[in-house]
Amino acid sequence: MTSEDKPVDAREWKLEPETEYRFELDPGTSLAIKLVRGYAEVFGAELAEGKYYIFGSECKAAVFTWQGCVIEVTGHASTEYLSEETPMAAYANLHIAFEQMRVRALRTLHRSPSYDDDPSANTEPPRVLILGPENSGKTTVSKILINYAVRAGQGWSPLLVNVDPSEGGWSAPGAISVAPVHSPLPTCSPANPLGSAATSAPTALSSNALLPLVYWYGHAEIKRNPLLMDRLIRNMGENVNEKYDVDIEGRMSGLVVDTPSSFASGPGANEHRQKLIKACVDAFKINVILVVGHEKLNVEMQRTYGAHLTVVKIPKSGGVVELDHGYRERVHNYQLHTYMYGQIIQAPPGISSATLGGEALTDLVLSPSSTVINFDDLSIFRIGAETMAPSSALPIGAARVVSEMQPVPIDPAQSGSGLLNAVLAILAPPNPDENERYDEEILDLTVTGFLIVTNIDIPHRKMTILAPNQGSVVGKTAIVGSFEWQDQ
Ligand SMILES: Nc1ncnc2c1ncn2[C@@H]1O[C@H](COP(=O)(O)OP(=O)(O)OP(=O)(O)O)[C@@H](O)[C@H]1O
Repeated sequence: MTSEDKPVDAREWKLEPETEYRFELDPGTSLAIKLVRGYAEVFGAELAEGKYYIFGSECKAAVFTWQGCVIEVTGHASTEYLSEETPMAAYANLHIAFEQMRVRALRTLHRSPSYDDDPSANTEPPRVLILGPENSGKTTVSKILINYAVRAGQGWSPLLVNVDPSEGGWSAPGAISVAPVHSPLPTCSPANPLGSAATSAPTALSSNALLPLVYWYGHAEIKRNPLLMDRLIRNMGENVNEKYDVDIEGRMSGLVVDTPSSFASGPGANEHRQKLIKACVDAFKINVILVVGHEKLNVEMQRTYGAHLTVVKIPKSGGVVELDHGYRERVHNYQLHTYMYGQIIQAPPGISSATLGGEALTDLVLSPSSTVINFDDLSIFRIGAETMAPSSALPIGAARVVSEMQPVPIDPAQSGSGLLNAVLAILAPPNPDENERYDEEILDLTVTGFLIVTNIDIPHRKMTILAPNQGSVVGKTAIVGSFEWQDQ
């Protein structure tokens, strides 16, 4: 593009070294950012010079520069400013420490210790758990650390584990997931906070798409069913360890676990919180806990885990935006829309050859298919009863009628089944060996995709489902949670 093609409302920002340009977008608006000169990155992912990056769906983010740069910004941001105070130097120091751990671990694996290696030093790669209260920037820190590892040029593919079901990660809200990251994760929209995954994206993306392993929890809030969350975390850990058993070199890249804020604080949930942190520490063999800007939690973690693993308090960025309940609900809608239709963000006026997080805009459009199926084609379950009193609210000695972990079959023919507009997770097939089956097996199966029930025709025993692909669901098992979505 020549300078004459510059969009009318384009404005240039000059960033001094170690500063960042922060922005927040309103619903329905988008922003295009082009690096004119110098070096810049968005949460650790480098921007290429001269290319437009589009941000939308109420994205809030920052362009940071180590060396200084000039960026051109087009479109309307509801808030935009430069900040000289960032925690990036602290985050970079952490990255350097983790990089040393990876290199040392790999050298030990290859039995080629360096002369300056301390024989008593830890020879494990970094397996990092990130904890912090709401809006402390946990996901952002996870992304920065992962992106720096990927950019180190050593061929690392660290695992990013997302156990925050309210966030959606690579799939749909309500899910938790893990994926090895091979190239930096872009930021362009909260609908895809961790970049695009291959499960719903078109094949054009497969070159740099991620193949996440997904489990379905089904709710945004941990307190809905902490026992289930505990089990899913442990299942995921087992899966990761099995992968590591066969990919010993891959293990050296380490992993980062991003957690929900309810692990850090929350009224009355102390016991669950402790148990779930412990579940993560055990499942992923955590050796470093990072606490983002929370003194009390840092002290608590030091006390509980300090003797066996490293606990570090890290600063919170002043740029992290407080996200309210309404915003989070809108993001869940953006995520489900993106899951079905792909990433569609209109570039600001005047931007044509735009790219979105490195992908051409047209590559990210999907067309979901609507199919009519018989009630009997799909077995649908809910985990635990819908209206469940907490154990503490039951009379002393009373047992639950339905356990929190019991898969309860749902009959779509029953009015009030709660299936209309519900998000259903389709599960991987059970063990083909009948002898290996067990009652609660569906709690342990991974997710292969999601669909929405858009119509229920009780007289004809049929329902309409919307899914991003046309694969048949006949004979499959699905789980419903508490997420609903309507195409608007
Ligand atoms: N330096 C920054 N400048 C501008 N926006 C930022 C910055 N750092 C983080 N944000 C934005 O602030 C929001 C909250 O950050 P993030 O999601 O990392 O926090 P979190 O602690 O993981 O949140 P949650 O409460 O959902 O667990 C996100 O939209 C993120 O993109």
